[in-house]
Amino acid sequence: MIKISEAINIITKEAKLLEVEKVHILSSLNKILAEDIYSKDNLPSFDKSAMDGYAIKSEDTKNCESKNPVELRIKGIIKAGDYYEEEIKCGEAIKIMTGAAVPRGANAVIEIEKVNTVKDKLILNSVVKKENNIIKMGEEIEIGDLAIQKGKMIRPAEIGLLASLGYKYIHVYKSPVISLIITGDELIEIDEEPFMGKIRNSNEYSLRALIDNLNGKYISLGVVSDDKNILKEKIKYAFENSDIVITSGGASVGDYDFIEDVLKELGADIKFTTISIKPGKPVTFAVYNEKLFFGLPGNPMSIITAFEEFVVPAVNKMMGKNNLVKEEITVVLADDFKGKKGRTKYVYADIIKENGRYYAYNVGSQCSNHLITLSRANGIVIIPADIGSVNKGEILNGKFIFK
Ligand SMILES: Nc1nc2c(c(=O)[nH]1)N[C@H]1C(S)=C(S)[C@@H](COP(=O)(O)OP(=O)(O)OC[C@H]3O[C@@H](n4cnc5c(N)ncnc54)[C@H](O)[C@@H]3O)O[C@H]1N2
Ligand code: MOO
Repeated sequence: MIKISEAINIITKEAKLLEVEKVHILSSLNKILAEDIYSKDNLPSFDKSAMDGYAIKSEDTKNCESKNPVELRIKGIIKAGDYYEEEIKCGEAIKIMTGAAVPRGANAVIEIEKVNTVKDKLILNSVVKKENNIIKMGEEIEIGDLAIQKGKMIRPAEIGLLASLGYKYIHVYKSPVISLIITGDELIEIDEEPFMGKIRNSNEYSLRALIDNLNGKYISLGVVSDDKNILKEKIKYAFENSDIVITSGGASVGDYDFIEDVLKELGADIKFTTISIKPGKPVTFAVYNEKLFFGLPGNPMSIITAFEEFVVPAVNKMMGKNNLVKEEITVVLADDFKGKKGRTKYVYADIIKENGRYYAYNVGSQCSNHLITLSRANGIVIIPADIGSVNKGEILNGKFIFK
């Protein structure tokens, strides 16, 4: 049985950066940019008004004050998208809408609510500084400037920025294709009624959602009965058609737990078979032709824990992400938590911020079969292997889940 950190080190050493692909910007969310993006334009490409108001010459307001107001003649109106050909001369103003191009000759915009008008006369009561409310051409970014650096994760803001710079397609690192093989003769479909000894196949759904959360792709190879030869064929096919192979169940020491045997027969390099973590101990990690294999435990809570803790860092590395593991936080226990010494315990809890500190509340049974506990939790309290139960008031590390 190896430590959690040791397992993550072995896994991330084996996970290799995937190839680059060209995708539409809308398909790039949460992916890592594989090229530097330079601006092909000045943003904005013209001096534009930041406010609804009047474009004027600042010098016309030089000695302006309430006792000495200035009157300008309003020549017309410019809305966003229009271009006003004429030059503004001394004594003139033009009504301008937010986002419209400031006409030649004008060098300031005064907001509508700060002026008075009488017919076509604009009355000003104070000095308007040069460049007031004008967004200068190239102020945001200039032609040739680096807009987004290679290695950055694409978020909605980057997608908007790429669109404003005229990029429709970009190069990102590929997401791994993950094959899912679910084992267990006890499994039925989710729309079937459970009868004696049978349960619904929830792991398939948890796994697909976990992969969706990572922007990964999956191939679902269905439920395989507890038959070694069928399992071997499925795993072989999965290795040939994906970057990562995940099996659910059959990971422990039962009479029908064949995963390790099958991997040995295929000639895969088994790196480890158990990790000192509860839930999630029986995790088999192997490598075959640079493809990664994770044999995850069948217990519904264990499989999610093992995926988040061990599969996610591998996927992050393959997609080019910098932060492979989740950040830990300090939590104050708001309740007692039971636990046995031996393995590092990931106790699911509700973590709430109160007065600047995180407090962890007990949300119920930590039995690896009880998915309901996980659904009541938003985080984990980490109880070290050499500690058993812990009490209210104690301070431990923790982390949020699915973020
Ligand atoms: N003698 C020992 N027995 C067990 C040990 C051990 O060290 N010695 N380890 C236990 C631990 S820890 C875990 S975790 C489980 C893992 O077992 P398997 O990976 O072999 O999983 P199964 O036995 O197939 O199933 C466990 C449990 O989960 C349910 N299950 C399985 N697949 C699904 C699915 N697709 N959807 C929903 N639920 C599923 C299954 O019915 C079982 O209840 O082993 C312990 N045993
Ligand atoms: O380690 Mo098992 O994963 O208790 O549930």
